Amino acid sequence: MHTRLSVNINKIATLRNARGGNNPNVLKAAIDAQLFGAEGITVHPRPDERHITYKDVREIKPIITTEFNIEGNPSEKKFVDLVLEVKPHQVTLVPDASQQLTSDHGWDTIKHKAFLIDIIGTFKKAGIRVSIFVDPDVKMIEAAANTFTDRIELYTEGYARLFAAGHPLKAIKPYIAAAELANKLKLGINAGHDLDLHNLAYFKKHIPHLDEVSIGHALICDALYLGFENTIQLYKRQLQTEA
Ligand SMILES: CC(=O)[C@@H](O)[C@H](O)COP(=O)(O)O
Ligand SMILES: NCC(=O)COP(=O)(O)O
Repeated sequence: MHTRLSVNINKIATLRNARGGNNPNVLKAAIDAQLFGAEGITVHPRPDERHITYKDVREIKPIITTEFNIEGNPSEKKFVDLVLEVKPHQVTLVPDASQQLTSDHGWDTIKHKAFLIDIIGTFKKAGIRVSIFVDPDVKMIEAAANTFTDRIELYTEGYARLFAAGHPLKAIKPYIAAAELANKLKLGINAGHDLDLHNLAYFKKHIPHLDEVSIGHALICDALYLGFENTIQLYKRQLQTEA
């Protein structure tokens, strides 16, 4: 099964914001990433706009030739309004608190079932595919199916940490079970967070029915040494291994 690579360009915006100018140009990066082989562009406009701004999101939409995935916490009305205005191909709902350094947990799909059903219905009515960020916990995935989400996104920091510590089997096990259950429940399967050139091929080889990975931090760091086009091609090559 083909797995799409969606390039998260948050960190291009981090570098641009460091000087308050327009270098590197985030729009150019989105255009070029797609020319270099990215099959999607992911952005995560956080409430403090520490990297991707709401203005960036509006400017990126018209140059999308692949798929546009906007991540964020739908508890923020401003975020919901932006997504309904921009109408990306996909919105990925992430339960981050505003001051969090980065995303570090998935939804409690049992506790927040009613909220998720409501907000997912709003986005789906607008014709936007919905993915929700979840830990590889079968109880959370079972409950995710009851929210009518189109997809789940498996939060892969736990996998990346154990893989880096030299325990690939222990790292991948919960994700295989999660993916098999999600597929049985007719949920699409995305994955992301801390995936990189070392751990991606093993993940792709063992995870069935993987629709998309969204990768940002490690990919942009690699691009500083290996070049943006070459790096995107290297990441896509890791996804050519079959589960
Ligand atoms: C949801 C997720 O795991 C990442 O896409 C997240 O958007 C990364 O956010 P930062 O780039 O702000 O660390
Ligand atoms: N949803 C994951 C994502 O978009 C990028 O996460 P990371 O590669 O920056 O950790």
